This record gives sequence, structure tokens and C-alpha cells, in this order.
Amino acid sequence: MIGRLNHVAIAVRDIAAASALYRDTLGADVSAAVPQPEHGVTTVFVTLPNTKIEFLEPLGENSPIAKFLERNPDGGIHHICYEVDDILTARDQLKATGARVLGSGDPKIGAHGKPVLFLHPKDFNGTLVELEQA
Ligand SMILES: C[C@@H](C(=O)O)C(=O)SCCNC(=O)CCNC(=O)[C@H](O)C(C)(C)COP(=O)(O)OP(=O)(O)OC[C@H]1O[C@@H](n2cnc3c(N)ncnc32)[C@H](O)[C@@H]1OP(=O)(O)O
Ligand SMILES: [Co+2]
Repeated sequence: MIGRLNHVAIAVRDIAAASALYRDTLGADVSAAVPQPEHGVTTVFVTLPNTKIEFLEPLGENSPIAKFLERNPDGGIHHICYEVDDILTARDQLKATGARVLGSGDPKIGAHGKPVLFLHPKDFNGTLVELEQA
């Protein structure tokens, strides 16, 4: 079902500082910051030859990453995102196994303009999983 690794997301308190660190210290190709109000985060993408790193900074009052940053004040790896060919088929197959799809269960449009869904970390080895339509 799952295909390519689309991105690994790192939650940060200060996305400008994280961007500067990757650009200046690690010499990476770092995008501009983009607010994603539907997701309660601001995102930056670091493009690597084989995948991407997504920085997440909380946006707004009810950011889904707020508690994570309280627990991990230095930041930390927040989720991994796998591509799937058909997100609704993937969702329905996963729900049939008992896996919990977060939120309403309907995909939202993600940072790449494609539908995304999240799966509960307790159902996947303590790791929050994002699925993105390929
Ligand atoms: C723009 C888009 C894109 O790429 O296109 C994005 O990525 S948006 C990225 C931001 N959006 C999302 O993350 C949406 C989906 N996420 C959520 O709905 C939420 O973050 C949850 C995963 C439900 C967690 O919410 P919250 O931290 O408020 O819940 P909670 O404190 O009750 O946590 C429940 C349990 O899950 C654990 N837990 C929480 N977040 C976790 C994470 N990221 N990785 C691993 N475990 C995690 C907690 O430690 C706790 O375990 P214990 O009970 O053992 O203490
Ligand atoms: Co993501």
C-alpha cells in the first residue's frame, strides 16, 4: 500500500532559526515559510536528493503540535509521511484493520496541494504517520 517516503517532519519552536541552521550549517536547500491555517502549523521544506524534511512551527490557538512541543521543548521528529496511490482506498483498508484515522476521517489538502490523512501514533509503533496522495 505505502510507496515513497515523502517527508520526515520535525516540530520546532522557531522555524526561522531551524531554517537558518539547515541552510547555513548543513548547506541544505530550504524553502520559504508557508502558513497552513487548515493544519494549525507553518511549514518549511528542506529538499534533499531522495526525500524532504518538513519543519513545523505552531500556528494559531489550537495547533496540533502544541502539546508535542511542551513535551519536547527542544523540538523533535513529529511524523513520517508516506505516499499512497489512492488515499481513500488506503484509508478504508486501514480502518477495516482497526487503525485510527485522526480528525474527521476525510482527507485535508496538505502542504503539497494533495490530500493527506494522519494515523494515530499508538497504532503505528509510537510514530505519527501521515499519508499523502501520490
Ligand atoms: C501540512 C501537513 C503536510 O505535511 O502536508 C502536515 O504535516 S500538518 C502536521 C500537524 N498536524 C497533525 O499532526 C495532525 C494529526 N495530529 C493530531 O491529531 C495530534 O497531534 C495527535 C497525534 C492526536 C496528538 O495530539 P496531542 O499531542 O494533543 O494528544 P495527546 O497529548 O493526548 O497524545 C496522545 C498520546 O500520543 C502521543 N503522541 C502525540 N503526538 C505524537 C507524535 N507526534 N508522535 C508520537 N507520539 C505522539 C503522546 O505522547 C501521548 O502518549 P501517552 O498517552 O503515552 O503520553
Ligand atoms: Co507533514
